Amino acid sequence: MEPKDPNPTAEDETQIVVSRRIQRLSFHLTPIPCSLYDSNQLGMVECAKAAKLVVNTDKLSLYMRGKHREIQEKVFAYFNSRPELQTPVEIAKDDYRELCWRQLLGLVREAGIRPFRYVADDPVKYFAILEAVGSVDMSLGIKMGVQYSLWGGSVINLGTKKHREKYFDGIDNLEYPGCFAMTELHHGSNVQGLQTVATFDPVRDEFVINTPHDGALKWWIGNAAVHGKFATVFARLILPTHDSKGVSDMGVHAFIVPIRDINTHQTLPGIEIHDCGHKIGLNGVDNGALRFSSVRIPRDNLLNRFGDVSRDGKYTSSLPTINKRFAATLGELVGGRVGPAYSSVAVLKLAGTIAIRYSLLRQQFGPPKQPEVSILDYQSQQHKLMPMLASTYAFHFAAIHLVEKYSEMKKTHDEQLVGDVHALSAGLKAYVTSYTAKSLSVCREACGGHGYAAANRFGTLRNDHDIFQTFEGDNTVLLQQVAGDLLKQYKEKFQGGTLAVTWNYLRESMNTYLSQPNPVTARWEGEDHLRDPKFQLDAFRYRTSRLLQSVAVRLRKHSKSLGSFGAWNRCLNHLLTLAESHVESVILAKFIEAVQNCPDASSRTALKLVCDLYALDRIWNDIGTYRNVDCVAPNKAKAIHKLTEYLSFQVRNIARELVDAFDFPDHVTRAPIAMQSDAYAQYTQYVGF
Ligand SMILES: Cc1cc2nc3c(=O)[nH]c(=O)nc-3n(C[C@H](O)[C@H](O)[C@H](O)COP(=O)(O)OP(=O)(O)OC[C@H]3O[C@@H](n4cnc5c(N)ncnc54)[C@H](O)[C@@H]3O)c2cc1C
Repeated sequence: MEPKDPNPTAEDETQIVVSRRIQRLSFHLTPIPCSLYDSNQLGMVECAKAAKLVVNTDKLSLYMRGKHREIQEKVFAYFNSRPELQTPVEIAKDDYRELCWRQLLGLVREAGIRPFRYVADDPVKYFAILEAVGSVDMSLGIKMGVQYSLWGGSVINLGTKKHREKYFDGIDNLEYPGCFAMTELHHGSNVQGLQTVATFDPVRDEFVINTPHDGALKWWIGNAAVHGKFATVFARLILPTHDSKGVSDMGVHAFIVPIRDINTHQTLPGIEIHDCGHKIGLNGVDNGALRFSSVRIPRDNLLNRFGDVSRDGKYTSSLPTINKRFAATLGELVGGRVGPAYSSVAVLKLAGTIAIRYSLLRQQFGPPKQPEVSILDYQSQQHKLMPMLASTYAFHFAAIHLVEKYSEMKKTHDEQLVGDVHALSAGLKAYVTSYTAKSLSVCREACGGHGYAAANRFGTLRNDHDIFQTFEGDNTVLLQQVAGDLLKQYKEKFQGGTLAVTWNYLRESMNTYLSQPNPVTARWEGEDHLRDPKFQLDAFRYRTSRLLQSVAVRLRKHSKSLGSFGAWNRCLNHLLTLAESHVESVILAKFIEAVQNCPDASSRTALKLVCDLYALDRIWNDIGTYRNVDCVAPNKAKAIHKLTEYLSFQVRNIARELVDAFDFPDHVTRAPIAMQSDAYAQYTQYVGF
C-alpha cells in the first residue's frame, strides 16, 4: 500500500522506499495482456475471458441516456418507418436539400416531434432530440439547429413578448422557415466588425437595412439559399442625431427581416440571394449569401430585449455600454454552441461504434497454427481505439453537464451562471469538436480499405463534422475566450474576489498547487495510487494551475514592451494549452462524478475502468509537461505508460458492451461493416452479390 500521509517526512523515506519497491514488484506481477506470439501465455481468447468484466449493457445504457431515451427512440423509430426518407449514399446537392427539408417536415408534422417548444422550456430534451436527429443525418441535425436554435433561438432570446407571440407558432410548425444571418464576407469571428447597417427612419417609423459594400454581404447563411422566408439579420443600428455627425452608431443589433414572400416564396424586393454552392460536407443544408438594398422593416422588427428605439428615435437600454449589450446578446446565443458540442459527441459515438464493431469482427493473422485473431486484439489497434472510446464516455458526461447547466441558466437567469456557461460551452465545443475531427480519420484508418467505402460512413461523418470546428465560433478563438476567463478569475482570486462556480477548483488548487510538488509523491507508482481519482484530478489541476500562473507572468512581462494585444499574441500557444488543460480538468471531474453516482455496481466498475484509462492516457499524452513541472518522476511516467496499455487491454475486453450501451440501432449506424449480425453478408449484399 502507498503511505497515506500526503506530506511524508524524511524519516518515513526508508519505509516508503521499501514499500514502493514491493509495490512496483507486485505491479509487474499484475496480469498483463497476453502477447500474441508468446506460446507460454494463455491463448488470446482464454486470456480475454479471464480478465473480462461482466457489463449489463441495458443498465449502463439507461444510466447514460437517462430520461430522454424515449424521445430519441421516437426519432429513430420514425425514420425507420420511412425508409424513403433515409439519405442515400450518393445524392446530388439539390436533391439532398429537398430530402433534408422533407425529413424535417416529416419529423415535425408527421411524427409530431416539436423541438421548438423545448428550446426555451426544456433544453435538455431539445438537445436530446438534436443528438438523435443528427445521428440519423448530420445535415438534418444542422438544418434543425438553424431553424430552432439559431433562427428560433434568436427570436425568443433576443426578442420580447411581442416577437414570441407573433412568430412562435410559425417557427414551431415550419411555416416560417428562417435563417440566422450574422457572418459576412469580410467578418466571421470578429462579430463586432460587422458592416451591414440598419438605419432608423423616424418619418416612416421603420429601419432601413443596407449592405454598404460587398465585404458586408451576408455569407454562409444556412436555410437562405432555398427554404428560408425570414432572417435574423445582425446589423449596426444607426440613429439620426441632431449633432454635427448627424448619426450615431449604437453597435450590432438583431432584426427580423422577411426575405421571401410567405405565400409565393418569391424573393422580396431589395433582397438578392445567391447560393454558396457545393460544400465539402453538409450538402443537405442550403447555405446562401444575401445583399440588402434599402430593405424597409417595421420598428417592431428590432429584437429589443437588450436595447430599444422609441417612436421618436430615442435609444433605451438597461445596459450602459455597447460592449455590455454586445456581450449580453452573444450570451443569449450560447445555446447555438451547446448544440455542436453535444452533437459532436454523438458523431464520435457513431464512428467509434462502427470502428470497434468492425475491429471485433475483422480477423487478420494469428499465432502459428492457430486461428486468426481479431484486429482489436492487436495492441496497436487498442491504442488507436480504446483511449478514444474512453474519451467518448468522458465527453458524454461532460456534455450532459453542459446541457444541464445551460438549462439551469435558462431557468434562473443567474448572472454568474451565464458567465460560467459561456466559458464552459466555448471550451467544450472547441475541445470536443477538435478531438472528434481527428478521431474520424483514426477510425477510418482503423478499418482499413473497407473503412474507405462510402457506405461505411466515415467519409460523410468526417466531411459533415469537419466544420463543427469552425461554426458557432472558431475553436482557436473560443479557446482564447476560455483562457481569458481563467486569467480574469486568477486576477480576481488575488484581489479577494469570487470565483466562477465552474472554476471552483482553482480556489483550492491555486494555493496548494503553486507550491513545489512533493518529490516523494512524484515518484509513487503503485496501481492503487495511479488509479486514485484524487491523484488523477490533482495532476490535471496542478498542470492547469502552473500553466495559468506561468502565462500570467509572461503576459505581464511582455505587455510592457508589446502592449496587451502584442503580449497576448506572443503567448497565444501557451494560452491555448492552458485552455485545453482546463477543459480536460473539467471533463475528468465530471467523469469521476458520473462514476461515483452510477447506481449499478457492474456499470460503475466498467465506468471506473474507462475513466482511469481516460485520465492516465491524457497524462501520458502530455507527460512532457508533467515531467517539466516535476509532478511525475521518470519511474512514475513509465508506470503510467504501462498501466495505460494494460487498461486499454481491459477496456478492449468490454468494448462491445461499451459501444452497445450507446444504443444506436442498425438502421441509424447504417454502415454494413458495423451491423450487429452478418456484417460481412450485409456488406456483400450492399455491393450486389
Ligand atoms: C457550412 C457553414 C455554415 C455556416 N452557417 C452559418 C449561419 O447559418 N449563419 C452565420 O451567421 N454564419 C454561418 N457560418 C459562418 C461561420 O459561423 C463562420 O465561418 C465562423 O464564425 C468563422 O468565421 P470565418 O469563417 O470568418 O473565419 P475567420 O474568423 O476568418 O478565421 C479564419 C482562421 O483565422 C483564425 N483566427 C481568426 N481570428 C483569430 C484570432 N483572434 N486569434 C487566432 N486565430 C484567429 C481562425 O482560427 C481560423 O483558423 C457558416 C459557415 C459554414 C462554413
